[in-house]
Amino acid sequence: MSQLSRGSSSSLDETPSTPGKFKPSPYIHRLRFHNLSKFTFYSAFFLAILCFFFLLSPPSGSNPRRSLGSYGGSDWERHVTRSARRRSDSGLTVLVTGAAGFVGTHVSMALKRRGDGVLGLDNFNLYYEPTLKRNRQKELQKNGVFIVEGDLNDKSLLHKLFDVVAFTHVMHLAAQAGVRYAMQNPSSYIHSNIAGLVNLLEVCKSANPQPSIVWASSSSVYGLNSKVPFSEKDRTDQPASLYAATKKAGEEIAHTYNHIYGLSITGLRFFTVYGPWGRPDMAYFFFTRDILKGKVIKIYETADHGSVARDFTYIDDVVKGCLAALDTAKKSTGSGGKKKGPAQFRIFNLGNTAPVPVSELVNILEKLLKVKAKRLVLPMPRNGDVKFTHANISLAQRELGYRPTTDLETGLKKFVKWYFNYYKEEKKKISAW
Ligand SMILES: O=C(O)[C@H]1O[C@H](OP(=O)(O)OP(=O)(O)OC[C@H]2O[C@@H](n3ccc(=O)[nH]c3=O)[C@H](O)[C@@H]2O)[C@H](O)[C@@H](O)[C@H]1O
Repeated sequence: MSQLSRGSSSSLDETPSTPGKFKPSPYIHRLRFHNLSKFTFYSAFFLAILCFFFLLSPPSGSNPRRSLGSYGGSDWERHVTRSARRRSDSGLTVLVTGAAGFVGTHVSMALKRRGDGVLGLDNFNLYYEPTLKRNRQKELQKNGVFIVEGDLNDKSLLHKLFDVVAFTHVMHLAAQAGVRYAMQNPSSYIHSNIAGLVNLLEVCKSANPQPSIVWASSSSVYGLNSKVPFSEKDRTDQPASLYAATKKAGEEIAHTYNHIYGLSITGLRFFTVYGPWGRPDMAYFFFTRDILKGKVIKIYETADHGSVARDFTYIDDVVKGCLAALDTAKKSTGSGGKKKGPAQFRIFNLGNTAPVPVSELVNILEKLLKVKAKRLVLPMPRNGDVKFTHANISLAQRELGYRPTTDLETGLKKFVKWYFNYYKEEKKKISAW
């Protein structure tokens, strides 16, 4: 029992008469006056401590880490312009959305390495391990790439970025990924993949000069198609997940902005991209973790006990495809929100052209990890998955010079090496705390 109720005339007196209201007892009034001077003293003391720490802290703009969550101010602009500065006039100036994501990090790094100006944008959402995104950000920061923390739907932020930097290109990789998660959180797909895309295109269309846009679509747009390999000319009107539907919608939205405003737009259909710094929500990643922990992994099969297969594509191959798409993108033709002439519109498959059954992926992981997997074979749930993917890449080969060179075993070997290093370092950090 508390001091207060012990001294009160009746416990009922303390019961609020209406929710949210508290009826004070006479004892409380006495207490208030008795403690008033004490209260004043402690408040003043507390305020003095706050002022002391406030005066000691450096101005917010002087520390780049502090300014990541907000924008504006001369220091913030300095970080933005420095990051977006290209080494030579022939280089590109690229805004990379989703820069703390898997593909975004690799593409940003590759662009920076060859001398292009790169500015990242990422909302650091909590879809998977935020530490992984922060560590990718640190890697980029070490290499001179600054990531502005913000959402695609923040129009004033996007306008501000275009005011500060004359981007020649936008590499739009920010998205709500994952085919199965769409059943749990459908609105996140609409927020990022539809509303966010439209917002970005709105800002790009009115930028002067308009940038050329390259963006991530997905192999999932082929949905329930059974004709393989998937060609860009094939129908894409049978999506099996909301994720796929939003990517398909994105392709149509992109076409509209190309048609009306003269934006040069290239869509890249990625096929199950994997590799170091990858996404923990993807099967190859969490299979690795679960096999090492001795946990059961679920392997899906088709209703007739056939294997489910994916055209797994290694990150370095995809990065080459992204850079080639940026390099071959023609200029947008509009200005001031008005189209001046027809603009380039392209869609390419970026796959590996060598589908591998998921059971084989597990065989390779067992070999590399030297641990036997505990397999549970289950019928593929109807939650967005498709039975197989297989890219026809002849168009990308012809137009982009795209030639994937990494087979699944070679790519997984690099992933596993990274995985062990990365989590060894993370463990060290945790135990040092
Ligand atoms: O190409 C794309 O556009 C998409 O690729 C990726 O989707 P998917 O190809 O479905 O990859 P991923 O989830 O790793 O499942 C791989 C395989 O493991 C099977 N799988 C999966 C989980 C499980 O528990 N068991 C299982 O057998 C499963 O049936 C599947 O056959 C991206 O996540 C997506 O964001 C998008 O980019």
